[in-house]
Amino acid sequence: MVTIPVIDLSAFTNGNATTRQGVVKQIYQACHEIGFMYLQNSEISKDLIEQVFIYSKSFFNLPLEVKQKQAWSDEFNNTGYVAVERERLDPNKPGDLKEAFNVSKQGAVGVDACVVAFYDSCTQLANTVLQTFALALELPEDFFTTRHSQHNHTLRFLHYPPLQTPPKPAQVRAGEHSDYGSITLLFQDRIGGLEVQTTTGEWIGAAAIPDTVIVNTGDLMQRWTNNVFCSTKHRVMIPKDDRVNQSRYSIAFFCHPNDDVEIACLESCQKENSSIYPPILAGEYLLQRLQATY
Ligand SMILES: O=C(O)CCC(=O)C(=O)O
Ligand SMILES: [Fe+2]
Repeated sequence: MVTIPVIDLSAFTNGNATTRQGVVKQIYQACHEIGFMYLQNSEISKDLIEQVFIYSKSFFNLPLEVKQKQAWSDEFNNTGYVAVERERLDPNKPGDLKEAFNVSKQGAVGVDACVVAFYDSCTQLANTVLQTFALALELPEDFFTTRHSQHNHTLRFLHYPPLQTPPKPAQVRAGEHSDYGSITLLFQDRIGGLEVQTTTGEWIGAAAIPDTVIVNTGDLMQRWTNNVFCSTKHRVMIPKDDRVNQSRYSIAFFCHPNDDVEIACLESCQKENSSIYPPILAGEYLLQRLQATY
């Protein structure tokens, strides 16, 4: 059975040529086989992660009218508050039982100092991961980081409230979907419910592992790599026990290349010279996907 691997990133960041190559290989395999991994020793401070979760709880505790003053308004901005059931990650299902708050790099400054620091730490970790991706795909180490230099990333706070009433048929906390961008970093509390679909169609749990960060590849990376790296479907289910009465919090950091980067099949990913997807600009692609979600 395929499992989500746990990879020690310090063997890359502080290692020698051999251990670095070992990490690159493990990451290649994770992206190729399942599109998800847990990273240990990410160098994001534990205290900072705790602080942003506290920030998130205090934000979602605000009265709805206050949160709605910062409502998400359009896909061009893609920032602000999204109320419970407003979004359907799976368009065939009722609205998701979650609320969200999206922050961009510029927006983080107006929020809270810990959010700015966290945004920067996530950017740094994403850059390290993107370096391993480049090496795994036989590209110069800075191939992806130079194409993510504008830090077009979205930091998203998520709250899955306790269920007061029974869910609608087929309603879940987050419907099955794959992420749109290049990579996603994901931080979650201990409540659970995240599931990942393997290539055989089976759903496996992705429980929180203390002191790790989940990294998954998004659709744009799948496109760029001609399906060599997979963008895997995932979802958040409603707990079947009394955790249904508890809030679940998670934080996602969605990474996007610069808008003007052309996403065309990478040379090392051309199987018998055939590219599965036509080239598209990263900015255009993201806009299309966001327009389809709201
Ligand atoms: O809350 C989670 O654990 C996952 C959220 C997610 O997949 C997303 O927002 O794209
Ligand atoms: Fe996701």
